[in-house]
Amino acid sequence: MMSHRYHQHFTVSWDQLHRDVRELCHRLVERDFQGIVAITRGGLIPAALIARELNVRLIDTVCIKSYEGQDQGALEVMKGVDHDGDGWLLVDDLVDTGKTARKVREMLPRAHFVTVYAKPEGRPLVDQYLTEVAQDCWIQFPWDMGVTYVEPLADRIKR
Ligand SMILES: O=P(O)(O)OC[C@H]1O[C@H](OP(=O)(O)OP(=O)(O)O)[C@H](O)[C@@H]1O
Ligand SMILES: O=c1[nH]c(=O)c2nc[nH]c2[nH]1
Ligand SMILES: [Mg+2]
Repeated sequence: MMSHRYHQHFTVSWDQLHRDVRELCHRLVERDFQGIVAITRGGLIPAALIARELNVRLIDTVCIKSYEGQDQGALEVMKGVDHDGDGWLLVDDLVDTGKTARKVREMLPRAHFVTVYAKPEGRPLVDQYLTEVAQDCWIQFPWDMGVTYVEPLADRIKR
């Protein structure tokens, strides 16, 4: 079910995500990073794709959770890192309200923080992002979806 905050969906396929991450990498490739910190879980797949493009092999995680489906709950940090992010690329799939980003910025103030998608409230908290998405739009990621049967239009209309 859609929470009251979200009135539309932006569905991202695996192909689209891969293209978007590669596009983001074009804007990162001139920089030097000693490693990548992925914000789990959503940051893991973008981080893996970025690591491949930028030829980075050192990957760490900040493990953090705040949403249960579309409902935002209390922020729970399960694992941090023991540095301030200097020379590191910090990656998440998206920034929405910015609550997660604010917390991770406190933990790694010197990291270069990127997301693939950004909504207006969270956008000022990241250094770079690829695509802006409306605040009331729920981004539907490919790992949360599956291929399913769709009834022919004619049958649906007859009901
Ligand atoms: O800007 P915010 O309002 O804080 O929302 C953005 C965060 O929410 C999602 O993570 P979630 O807590 O759902 O965990 P997940 O990455 O494991 O899916 C998403 O991956 C971001 O990390
Ligand atoms: O899959 C997701 N899509 C979103 O739009 C979103 N916002 C916060 N957390 C989110 N997770
Ligand atoms: Mg997340």
